[in-house]
Amino acid sequence: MTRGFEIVSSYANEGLHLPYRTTKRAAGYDFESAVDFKVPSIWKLDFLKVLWAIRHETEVDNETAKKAKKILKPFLIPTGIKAYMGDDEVLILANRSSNPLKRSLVIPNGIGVIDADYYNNDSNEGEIFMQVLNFGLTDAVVAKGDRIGQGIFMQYLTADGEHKPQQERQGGFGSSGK
Ligand SMILES: O=c1ccn([C@H]2C[C@H](O)[C@@H](COP(=O)(O)OP(=O)(O)OP(=O)(O)O)O2)c(=O)[nH]1
Ligand SMILES: [Mg+2]
Repeated sequence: MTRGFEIVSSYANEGLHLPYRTTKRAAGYDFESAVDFKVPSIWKLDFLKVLWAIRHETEVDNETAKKAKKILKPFLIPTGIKAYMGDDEVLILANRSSNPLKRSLVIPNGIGVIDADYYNNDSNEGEIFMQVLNFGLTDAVVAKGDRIGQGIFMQYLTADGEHKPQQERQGGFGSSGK
């Protein structure tokens, strides 16, 4: 077993597809969404209230703050997929170039770095998620099975004389601390 993909156990009977390449020399394995979902447009925020608060150097009201938290927080698209690879390899999760054009979806973290030690971690089995924000004027609607991103396996290098980390990965998205 060199590198590859598996379906996360909680999705075993959901009819998911493993990531796949679509053309002969494609670098990226396309990932499908494991669920139907809708990402709200960031413009749904009441910007007049936000501007008023900024202008008057006060906080926005509770309802606006709650809405801002929901709308401006990136949506995590579940893929139901985990990836295994060599110890010196990484999976780079990139957006499809058609996503900003067709769906107004961007990855706020630029690219996703899927570490080799994320695979089968204790908290979520290594399920890969893709973070997205919708900068369009309307909600972005994605169906289960739509291709939403692409993963590229790469080798990574380490620096001379580094202090070798001893910590085991427990999860993702900030699990290693500040
Ligand atoms: O788009 C992404 C980015 C990351 N991850 C998972 C895999 C990765 O191995 C883990 C940690 O990612 P990263 O190191 O980029 O985030 P962090 O904020 O440093 O989290 P941690 O403290 O868990 O390392 O989260 C995803 O599923 N999708
Ligand atoms: Mg990290």
